[in-house]
Amino acid sequence: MAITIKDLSYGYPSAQSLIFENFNTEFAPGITLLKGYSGCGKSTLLRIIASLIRPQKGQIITHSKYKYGSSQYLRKDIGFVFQQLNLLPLANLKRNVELAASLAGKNKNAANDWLKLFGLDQLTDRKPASLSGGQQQRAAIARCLAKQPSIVLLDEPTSGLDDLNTSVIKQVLHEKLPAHCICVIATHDSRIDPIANEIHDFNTYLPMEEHLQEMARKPNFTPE
Ligand SMILES: Nc1ncnc2c1ncn2[C@@H]1O[C@H](COP(=O)(O)OP(=O)(O)OP(=O)(O)O)[C@@H](O)[C@H]1O
Repeated sequence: MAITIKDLSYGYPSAQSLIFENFNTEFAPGITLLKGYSGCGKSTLLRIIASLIRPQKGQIITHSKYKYGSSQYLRKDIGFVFQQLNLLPLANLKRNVELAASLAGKNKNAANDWLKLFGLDQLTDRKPASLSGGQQQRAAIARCLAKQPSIVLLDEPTSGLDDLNTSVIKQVLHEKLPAHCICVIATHDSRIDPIANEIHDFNTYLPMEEHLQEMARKPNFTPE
């Protein structure tokens, strides 16, 4: 059981160059962190695994019972939390979670339980816009897990969060993801490292953008 990326080549139609060229990698069940400099392609790879964008070349082979790219694959077996979160603005938290579970064919009555796990049980009637950033981030992950997908893709799930919010997210992911689930997290946040089964460091196998390389070579350049 794995997600296998085979000979992947992809460049955005509007861009001159490819982000991935004959790229190969594999993700095993458990939590894998994708690390690497900003702009190296972490979010793009998550979107490709989700089949939201299609590679010009290569294969994505998954353990999902649904065909890669089919509407069922995306609706039932992919849980994706984008950096923009995409909670439904007119629905309260409970309805947001119920809808995601129903569309995936899962039990919508468990919505409150998922929200409770993330400490949101007092806020189930609130609309997303009335919540703090950390509460919205926890709600978006609760909604994703309520689908019980076999592939969970999280894009910077703890960026900008304090240690308490980050701990809640870490603990639920660590304790509640089923053993067969493949969870890939794009992140710069080393606070998540302890729950990772594997860390893929893109810096070691993708070339950095030229202008960043140039800046890094300057004698008085001191990145934090
Ligand atoms: N819709 C798009 N159209 C054209 N180019 C894009 C698009 N989205 C991203 N890119 C470019 O593709 C490259 C990879 O972007 P991506 O968002 O995958 O990087 P990332 O590693 O996730 O970055 P970050 O850590 O900053 O989130 C970047 O050079 C970016 O400018």
